Amino acid sequence: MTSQNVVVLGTGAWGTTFSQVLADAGLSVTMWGRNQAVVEFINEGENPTYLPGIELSEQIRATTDIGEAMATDPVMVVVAVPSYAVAETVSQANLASIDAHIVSLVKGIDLETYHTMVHVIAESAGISEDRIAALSGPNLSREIAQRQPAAAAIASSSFDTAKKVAQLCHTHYFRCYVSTDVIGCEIAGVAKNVIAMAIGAAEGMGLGANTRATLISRGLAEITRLGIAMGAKPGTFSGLAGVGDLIATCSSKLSRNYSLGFHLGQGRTLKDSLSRLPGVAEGARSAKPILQLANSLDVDMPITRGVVAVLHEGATAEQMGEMLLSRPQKTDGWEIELLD
Ligand SMILES: NC(=O)C1=CN([C@@H]2O[C@H](COP(=O)(O)OP(=O)(O)OC[C@H]3O[C@@H](n4cnc5c(N)ncnc54)[C@H](O)[C@@H]3O)[C@@H](O)[C@H]2O)C=CC1
Ligand SMILES: O=C(CO)COP(=O)(O)O
Repeated sequence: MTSQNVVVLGTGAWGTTFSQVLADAGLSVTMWGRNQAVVEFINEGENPTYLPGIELSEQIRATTDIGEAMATDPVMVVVAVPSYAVAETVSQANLASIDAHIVSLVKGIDLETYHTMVHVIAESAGISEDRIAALSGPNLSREIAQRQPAAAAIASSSFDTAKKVAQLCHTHYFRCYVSTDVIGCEIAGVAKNVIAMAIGAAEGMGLGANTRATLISRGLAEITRLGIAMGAKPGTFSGLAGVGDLIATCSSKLSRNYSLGFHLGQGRTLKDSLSRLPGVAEGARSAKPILQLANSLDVDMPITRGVVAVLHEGATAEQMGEMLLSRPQKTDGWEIELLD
């Protein structure tokens, strides 16, 4: 039996890793990327720019011609470019002219509209959100490229789309769990990057496990508050796309967002810190719009506010810590009525 075709838009760390997952799931993958040298390397069996040392499957081909990729009659198109490039990329892909399911791997938010990526893709491509799924979870790309066990939530407003995408992406080491809480899965994935930066900064300053666990717990509380205000299901935040992704991103130097925070915590400038990363750190772009969105919904996000102060207002990581610790006393967990 010939295998089904899929297209992956983006040849970075996650796009390349996910292409390997799809190849392992028995699919023929055509990757599209704008960089000729990266495309040529992928066709030779490795992506040394974004995923050095990982041998890629022969089922993966790459091209710089997006029309050629889309002409393969794909059953699924995966969007794996940074959030700032999503609208332009999906417009070029002409998704309205095909029937394929669309999957967003992107953990970002539009700077002006605050829309998450499923909405941005639907609008830019002129297609229904029912055709689109968001994939989100504890998915540090390098570990998955090494075929270490991991899982993700696949969320779509259409349960059928989520189920179909989950079937296509499932392998013996990558488990897919179906959800219909698109906004919950997406906003959790965006907002945790900012918390990871705060934790990286704390660890860059030499702080330890108690501080990390405190920031993870309180970070989860503020992400959950935002999600609920946006109509998400509370349970999503205790699942893979919520606490699962938060723990992975906040605990590993493989995370670019954690690493960015770490460099800032060591006293480096933002420019210097960004230049040390091997790829995009979405949290650096998302922090401000998330805070603005939270303010517009009257949601308190003190850790996010601290990260925005470091990124945009010249505060140091130490000052961020002082800001957080000098806040009025609060109740723990959901016992909101006790002190408020
Ligand atoms: N790397 C990871 O472990 C994970 C990443 N993600 C998310 O996936 C998305 C993509 O991340 P990565 O692949 O890791 O990023 P990356 O920085 O490794 O690669 C980005 C890719 O997009 C391309 N690109 C950049 N600007 C472009 C433009 N204007 N037009 C077309 N292509 C452009 C780059 O050439 C590169 O191929 C991000 O939203 C990230 O937060 C989500 C889960 C895991
Ligand atoms: O989203 C991620 C893990 O699930 C990847 O994190 P980084 O983008 O910080 O590397």
